[in-house]
Amino acid sequence: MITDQIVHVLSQHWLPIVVAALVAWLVRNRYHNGLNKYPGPFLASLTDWWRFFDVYGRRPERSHIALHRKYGPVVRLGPNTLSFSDPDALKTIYGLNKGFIKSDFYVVQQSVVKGHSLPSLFSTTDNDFHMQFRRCVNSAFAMSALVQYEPFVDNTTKLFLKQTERLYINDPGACDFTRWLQFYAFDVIGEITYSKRHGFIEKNEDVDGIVAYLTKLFLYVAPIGQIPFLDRLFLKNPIYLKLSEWGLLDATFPVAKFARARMAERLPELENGEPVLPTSEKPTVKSPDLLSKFLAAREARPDFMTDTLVQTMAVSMAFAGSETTAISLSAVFYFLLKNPAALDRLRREIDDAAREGRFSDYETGLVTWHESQTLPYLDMCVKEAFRLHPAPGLPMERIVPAGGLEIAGHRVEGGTIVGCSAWVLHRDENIFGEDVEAYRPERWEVKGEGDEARVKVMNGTMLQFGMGSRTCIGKNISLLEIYKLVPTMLRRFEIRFDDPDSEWEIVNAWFVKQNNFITRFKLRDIVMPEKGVKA
Ligand code: HEM
Repeated sequence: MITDQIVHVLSQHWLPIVVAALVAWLVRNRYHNGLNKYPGPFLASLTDWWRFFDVYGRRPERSHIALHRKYGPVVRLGPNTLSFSDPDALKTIYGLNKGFIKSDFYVVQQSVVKGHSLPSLFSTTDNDFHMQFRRCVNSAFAMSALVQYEPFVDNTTKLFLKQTERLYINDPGACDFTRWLQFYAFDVIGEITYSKRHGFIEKNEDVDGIVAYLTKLFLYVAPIGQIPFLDRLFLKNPIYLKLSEWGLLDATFPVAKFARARMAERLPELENGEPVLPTSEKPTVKSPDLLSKFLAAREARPDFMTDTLVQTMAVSMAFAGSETTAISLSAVFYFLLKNPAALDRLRREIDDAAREGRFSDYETGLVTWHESQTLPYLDMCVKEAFRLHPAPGLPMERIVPAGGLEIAGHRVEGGTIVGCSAWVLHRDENIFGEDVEAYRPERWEVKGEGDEARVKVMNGTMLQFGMGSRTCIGKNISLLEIYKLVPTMLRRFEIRFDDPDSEWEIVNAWFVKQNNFITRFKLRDIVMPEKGVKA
């Protein structure tokens, strides 16, 4: 009887009931967790669709910068989301042992294997799992391990130089430089991880559509990650998951296929019980690439480090390490070309070093990591590019632990999503000076009194690699690539814009990619040492 009456009332008055429920939901959102005290766009306080569409517009970093300039250090970006621009917030949100976990934005970035989401080191939201995982693989990324990877980078770099000459000098045409650098970054990571390149540079093509796949994936992840529930309707919907579980659907990421093939080549040796550590008596790999180190971790911790985790780790290298490195390399070259005074000064520094005989290679122009570390202006140019164009383009979201906490002087309830954006922090005039929009490497120069302390504060505010326990594990590898490739290219080539008046186009799909950065190359005579080359 009562049911009949309810159905009757609902069918008669469904419209006002829906409107009332909607209004109640919006009011609840607006006052959720007491966040109504924080300023921000009114619509953002009512629904996450505001930030969905902001990110869908592909330039959310611009709105985040503008919002913080308008509203101050805390901006409400959603009913349950706050963005902080106060550097003091960094220590709390990303600090070690503070209990913050990554938000569901990262769950959207998990791939699906056999019907289940597969958390990676990058995308896991479980701090205990993360801690164990990171401990297993950490040593593979230590600064001391860099020396072992340098020959891999050298191999790919020499090929890159040769192909740049073949494709863009012998057969002069314009080069889509961001794409070309992306090919480079993919092949370096392939070589460091598996001792085998994917073949992007050789073929000058997007092998297996890997770049196109990643681009599409990030274009999906960025907006959907603002309302992670939507992922359950699209890529992780129950039908799709079941089909994947039953093996009727194989949506394996092309990089994962490559990883599986490389693991299959190594695993038979493992099954014979031979150790994989390069230091072991019978090494099964010639030089210690990342895969050999992950497999060694599997030997050391078989209870935790399963084959699946080894593969996940190998795949993450391409997923997290290629686009980000290519973006950063593009930024360094782009800003140098746009700022001829900086380019001249850097070139002088490199040519002087060459004249003084400080490089070991006068044939190909290759610069070693060690040599690159003696070029202070190069360091300033790279840092300034990281500042002005950091690869991560959205706030790195974390969930406040239960019980709540004070963040930069503001009490925030547990469960609230909080984050800082590198694009906002890197444009803090109190820290970087009034001309934050200018590319001025000299701001990193330590010349007079007080400079050291000022630069230290600037360094402490840089967020391009994230911060704290979830900071980028591949930072040293990417620095190895960047600090070697930039001076090497400048020794070998004159690089100029195809059209000096054109600007690049920016697409912020979580990582902030550049399009329309078209260059031309001219071969340069390598500057020789004044005292001649040592035999
Ligand atoms: C310039 C190049 C790079 C940039 C700008 C960059 C940026 C970042 C950022 C911002 C994070 C933290 C994300 C967050 O907290 O939300 C991160 C994490 C990570 N990065 Fe990088 N990355 C770069 C290169 C690399 C490379 C070369 C690799 C692999 C060889 C790599 C692998 C990873 C992994 C596995 C994580 C997750 C670490 C963890 O949670 O413990 N990255 N990266």
